[in-house]
Amino acid sequence: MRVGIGYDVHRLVAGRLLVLGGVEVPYHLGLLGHSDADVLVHAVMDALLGAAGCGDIGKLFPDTDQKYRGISSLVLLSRVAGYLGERLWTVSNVDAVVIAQAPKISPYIEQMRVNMAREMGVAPEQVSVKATTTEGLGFAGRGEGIAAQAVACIRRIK
Ligand SMILES: Nc1ccn([C@@H]2O[C@H](COP(=O)(O)O)[C@@H](O)[C@H]2O)c(=O)n1
Ligand SMILES: C[C@@]1(CO)OP(=O)(O)OP(=O)(O)OC[C@H]1O
Repeated sequence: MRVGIGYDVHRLVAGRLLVLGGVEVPYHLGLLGHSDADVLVHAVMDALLGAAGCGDIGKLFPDTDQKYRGISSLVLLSRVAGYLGERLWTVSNVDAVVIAQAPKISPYIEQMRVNMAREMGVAPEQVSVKATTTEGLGFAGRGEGIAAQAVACIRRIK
């Protein structure tokens, strides 16, 4: 059994979709990035890669590579799960928190769990997503960006 941690931040800007856990969350701003900037899926992928001792998403999917421009991060999550599978790791569970002053994401959390579990080949019960504000403090509190943090536990495929 191994554990890993992931953390990511993306800036909120006009003219972009807000995609979190593969769900398009209605909001007047979206996250800026080379991919769809799904900060939650990015934190989950970094936790998985960290657990396996395989670096991070910037190493696997460089943001200088045009083939990742605008790509769905769920597609990248499926590739990370495959990458771990080739190394005989499977996911035991993932726990994540989205740090955002707005919008309210609790109505979308179940779909985020389903989406990420599907790409990792596990049950939604093995994927936990939570949300918190920062009570108005810091960059997240000012609505300048959204952060996400995740831990992942992986185990050997028998
Ligand atoms: N973007 C967010 C932030 C929080 N929530 C939910 O609201 C609850 C209260 O948040 P606090 O920061 O005041 O503790 C929290 O339990 C979240 O479920 C949310 O849906 N979206
Ligand atoms: C996902 C990648 C690749 O498209 O791009 P971004 O969406 O910019 O995300 P980031 O968390 O900055 O780093 C990983 C990148 O390599």
